[in-house]
Amino acid sequence: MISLQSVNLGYSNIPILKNLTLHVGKGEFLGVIGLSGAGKSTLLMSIIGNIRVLQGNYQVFGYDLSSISKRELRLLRSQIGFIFQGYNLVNRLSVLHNVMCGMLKDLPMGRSLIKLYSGEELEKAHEYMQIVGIEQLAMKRCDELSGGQRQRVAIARALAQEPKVLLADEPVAALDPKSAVQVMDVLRKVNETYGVTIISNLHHLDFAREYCDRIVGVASGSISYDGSTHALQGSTLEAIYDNNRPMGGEFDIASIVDKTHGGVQSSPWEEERFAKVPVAA
Ligand SMILES: Nc1ncnc2c1ncn2[C@@H]1O[C@H](COP(=O)(O)OP(=O)(O)OP(=O)(O)O)[C@@H](O)[C@H]1O
Repeated sequence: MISLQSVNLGYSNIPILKNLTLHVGKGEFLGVIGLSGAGKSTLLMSIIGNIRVLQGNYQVFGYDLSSISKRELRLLRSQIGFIFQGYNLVNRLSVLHNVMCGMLKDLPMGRSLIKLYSGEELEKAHEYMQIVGIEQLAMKRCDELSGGQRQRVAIARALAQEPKVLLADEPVAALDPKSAVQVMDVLRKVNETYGVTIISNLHHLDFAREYCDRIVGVASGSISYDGSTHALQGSTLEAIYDNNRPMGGEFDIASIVDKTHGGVQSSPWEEERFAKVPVAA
């Protein structure tokens, strides 16, 4: 489904990620972890053809990203849902309208969208709202929702696109611990119910462990770990989170995994983020 062989990716011909070899199959729930600036977002954005392939072979759904045409790129992107930390919703529209926008992205916003959809499409929208647990909010404006509710709307809207792959760029980084768990539960449900491949950047190590089948660790411009969540400990973690320090030095991995944040374990840099980001109601 997604296949990278010795790929270099970068901005303006300067490689940011080098010699990447990665294969992602249907139905996987893949977590991408690494320090801030390691290149996690760059990797995610590359899957929708937003990053220059400087070297190597990069295939998504059989399209070669080095030679993909504009039309093919549109087709490829129509099969990939993307959710961000910042939700990216139309705030003045209702939850239902936002979800519908995922189905027919080109509709003019000024008109009453409901009338333009078939009963079948409305049923689908309700199914997606139900699966993410927001059907009771269908007629609420998005700017009246909490952060966690907005993120679930964003997931329902992405589902309305009927994607093969859902990319999530730090989907819970801006959320309080309880909402974060709800959103991660929804992603798991989507993965299990529809078999949608999920690739999510996660700052939260315990979420990566709890929800993902497989972890990719990005460090120093390359993939330093690709494997199961079980082996993700000790020196493996050190290699991902502190590549500059000698192995077995004074670096205390416990400081990453054992700090608690409202009952949910979090990393030091994550706590910094939580401190800066207003907690959703
Ligand atoms: N548009 C851009 N032009 C040039 N360099 C960029 C651009 N976007 C990101 N970079 C650089 O690419 C590197 C990787 O950035 P990226 O955002 O992928 O990291 P990240 O691991 O997702 O970080 P974070 O966890 O903070 O979101 C960084 O050094 C960043 O400065």
